Formats: sequence, C-alpha cells, structure tokens
Amino acid sequence: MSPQENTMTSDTLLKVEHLSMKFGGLMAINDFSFEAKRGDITALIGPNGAGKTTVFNCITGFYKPTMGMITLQQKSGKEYLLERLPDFRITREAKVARTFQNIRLFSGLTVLENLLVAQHNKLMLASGYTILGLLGIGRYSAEAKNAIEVARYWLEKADLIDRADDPAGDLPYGAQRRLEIARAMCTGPELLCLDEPAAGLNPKESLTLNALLRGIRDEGTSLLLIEHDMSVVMEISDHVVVLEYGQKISDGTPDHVKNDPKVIAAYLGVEDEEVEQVIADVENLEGGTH
Ligand SMILES: Nc1ncnc2c1ncn2[C@@H]1O[C@H](COP(=O)(O)OP(=O)(O)OP(=O)(O)O)[C@@H](O)[C@H]1O
Repeated sequence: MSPQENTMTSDTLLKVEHLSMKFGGLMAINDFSFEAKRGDITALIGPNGAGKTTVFNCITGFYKPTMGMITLQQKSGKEYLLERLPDFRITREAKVARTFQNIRLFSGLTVLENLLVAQHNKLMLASGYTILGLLGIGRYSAEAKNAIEVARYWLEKADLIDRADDPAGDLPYGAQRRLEIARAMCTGPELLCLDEPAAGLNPKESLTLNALLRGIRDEGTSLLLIEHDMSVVMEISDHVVVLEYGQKISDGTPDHVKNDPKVIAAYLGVEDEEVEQVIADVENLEGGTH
C-alpha cells in the first residue's frame, strides 16, 4: 500500500482509500480508491458481480473491509473513520443513510408511520426514556410535532402526501421506492446511499425518481448510488466511478466515462485489444445513422 496522502479538502465528503475485501479465496474488492464531493450525485457502476454492493456494505458498516480506509467528512468539518464504526453509529453519528436493492418497508404500517418510525431514536432521546417524558412532559411533545413536520415535508417532496394514511404495502412499486428514500431522508443524512433505486421502475416512475434525487441534492444532501439503468446514471450524476472485477477502471464526468474505451470493453465483455475495433464499429454505425 502506498503512503496515505491527506488530500481532503472542505468539499470532500467521502474518501475511500485502498479498499480491499476478501471473501475466503475471492478478492471481491482490490485496492479500490475514490472520492465523492459534497453536493454531488456520485454513481458507482460496473457489470454484474463487479463489487458495487460490497463497496456499499463497507461504507455503511455491514462489512468490515479486509483493508483500507473510509473517511467521511461532515459539513462541520468533523471526520469519521467509517471502517472503525459499527453500522448503527455510521447511521446515527456519521449521518450516512442507505436503501437496499430489495424494498424494506413496514408494509402493514401507514406511509406516515413508516416515516415516524425512522425518527424513533430522536423521539426516544427527547423522552429522556421515561414514562413522564413519553406522556408529553418536557421535550417529547415538541419533538413529536417536529417529527410529523419532517415527515410531511418529505412526503410532499416524494409526491406521496395524498397517500400518507394508506398502508405502505398498498402503494405501487415506484411509490414504495420513493417512500424508502423519504424515510432515509427523515434521519437527516449528510450522505444518502441508494442501491439500485431505479430497478423495476417504469419510464414515468423513473422520471419522478430523477426529480426527487436532484431535489435532494439541491437541498444539500450528497448522494452515492449504484445503478444499472444508464439513462438514470447519465441524466442525474455529477460524477461516475466504474468498477470491474473489484478494481476501478474509470472515474470522471458521465461524458468522460461513457466514452472511455475501458468502460465500453467492460460492458461489452470484450478483451482490451479488441476495444479499438469495437469503437470503430460503433462510430461506423453512428455515422451510418446520420
Ligand atoms: N457475503 C459474501 N460472501 C461471499 N462472496 C460474496 C459476498 N458478497 C459478495 N460476494 C462476491 O463478491 C463479488 C462482488 O459481489 P457484489 O454483490 O458486490 O457485486 P455487484 O457489483 O454489486 O453485483 P450486482 O450488480 O450483480 O449486484 C461477487 O463475486 C460476489 O459473489
């Protein structure tokens, strides 16, 4: 491993350095480094099995990496070494929220209740963990009111306010995805990690999702997403990082990555020496269609 350089600037939100993750004999992530800037939507892409979810699981504390360092710098300048924290502290203190590939809502609770459960920690703290606190004496009732305001705010943003009292399980698939994102936002994250948010969405739902994600970024929460839907990635990302076989093969703007021969080769599954031929073929095809 090369010596660590301290290149954190005030706009660096997340810095992943020399990350490696081994499962038995399989090196799923191999010396992977990248940075995500505050205020950006950063996309992590790559073919199936490239290691994207493993990177997410290391950032959010579900896995402890075999090697490497993951630093999160909050707006206040406070830094957290995520690889050293248990997952609940990554959520609560470092303020990293996530959603999963499979929807994980409380389907029997209403849409609003799902958002209030997300704020449970804050409410319990305000109660002082006492029965008098819970009965509304002290800070609890003010916090409970605030929790409903926060929930309302994100329901409006996610275009779900009309469904607030319906069971979450009754919502269409795309609306459930937005509810998961709204629920994560109720925890007030600095970084929101989304694992394939557009999976299974129809084109209209996909557009609504794009608008929600841009809105979240514009309000000051940075996003890191894994996504297979390239139209979503190219449309909303500020920065794209590409993984193949656990290693970084490209890193830059959507336009840079889209035209990178290594990325084209990885997605088409061709050998490096065949890339130039593939690009020439693609250019010929494009020429033929003008
Ligand atoms: N808990 C685990 N135990 C053993 N191997 C694992 C584990 N998690 C992931 N892997 C392996 O690590 C490699 C990377 O998997 P990962 O799920 O991170 O890829 P991915 O890029 O997210 O794939 P996909 O796009 O298909 O979701 C794969 O070979 C996978 O089988």
